[in-house]
Amino acid sequence: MIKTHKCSSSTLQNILLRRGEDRDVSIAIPMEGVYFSQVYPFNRRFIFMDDGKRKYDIMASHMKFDLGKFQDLKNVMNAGTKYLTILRDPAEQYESMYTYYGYPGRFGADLHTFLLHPDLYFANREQRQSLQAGRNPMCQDNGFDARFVKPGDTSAEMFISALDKWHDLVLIADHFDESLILLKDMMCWELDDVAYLKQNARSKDSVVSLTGVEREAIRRWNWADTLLYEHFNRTLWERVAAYGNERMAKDVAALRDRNEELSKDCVSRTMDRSDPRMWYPAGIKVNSFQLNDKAKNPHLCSQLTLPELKYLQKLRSRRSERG
Ligand SMILES: Nc1ncnc2c1ncn2[C@@H]1O[C@H](COP(=O)(O)OS(=O)(=O)O)[C@@H](OP(=O)(O)O)[C@H]1O
Repeated sequence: MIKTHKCSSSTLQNILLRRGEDRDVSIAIPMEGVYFSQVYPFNRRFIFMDDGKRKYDIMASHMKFDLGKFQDLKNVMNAGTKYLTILRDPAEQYESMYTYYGYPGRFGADLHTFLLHPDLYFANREQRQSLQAGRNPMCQDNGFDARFVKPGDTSAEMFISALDKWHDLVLIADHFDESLILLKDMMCWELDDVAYLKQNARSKDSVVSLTGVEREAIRRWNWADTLLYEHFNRTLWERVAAYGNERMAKDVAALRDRNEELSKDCVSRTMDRSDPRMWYPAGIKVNSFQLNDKAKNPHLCSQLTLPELKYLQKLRSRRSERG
């Protein structure tokens, strides 16, 4: 999975890591933290305890990805691997990026002010080496740096069609449940494999609320992300239609019921700060879950309530023990 920032990718990652852990297949995990590398393009030397030959079944952590080098990534994965990514409405995604990653400090403007003259703030402050892109971040996560590409440039469409070819499924966070049912169907999984608790959600008072005009301004500013999102939102709904609308509605309802049941069973408390298992950006509250010790589904519940940092640490320990 190409892990896109602020697109519900941690929730999707939790689903994939769980599956990998339970089936005891090989999972490529970063050496430390949550990134293979934020600075250098993906290379297998960033994989924890890699021996240079091993093939992996699951990879689901952030990386600096270059679409032109997709083949390098494929070379470390086992044959038959399915390739995924996830996108989100650029208005929601960009607000989340801007707030979570401290862009007010980076651009010297809060989001409302920035949106009045984004090109001005961007031109003054954006640096070549920035870790998360200040423009078209979902394109960058998927291997196309469109920060300095002129709006309307045809390279964006070429990128989108290349991505369409490489990926087996592009999920949409705004239609996460429908996306997960398609994933379950593609992978021949059971309902519990795609059940989830929403990971990494900010609490409401850490979200900047935007007007319709501001949301449109975000879409214009992130023009390539908007093209990308619109393309894959359309293909998602084409796949839903092929799956069958009634069948999809029934399966989504079953998934939502199961999620609710698991949430009641698994969670004793939701926290939005001071959870030692979490990393919080300055001043931002992010939800996490305390495990109910008496849960009826203790194994699944412990996985569902494990934040990303801890889950990766757990997998590293397991890998170290095995040598
Ligand atoms: N199921 C589901 N449906 C819709 N949206 C969801 C879901 N799960 C997580 N989220 C939202 O995704 C945001 C976190 O994204 P990521 O996990 O990709 O963030 S990160 O880049 O890994 O830090 C974060 O967005 P914000 O709350 O707006 O910041 C989450 O609320």
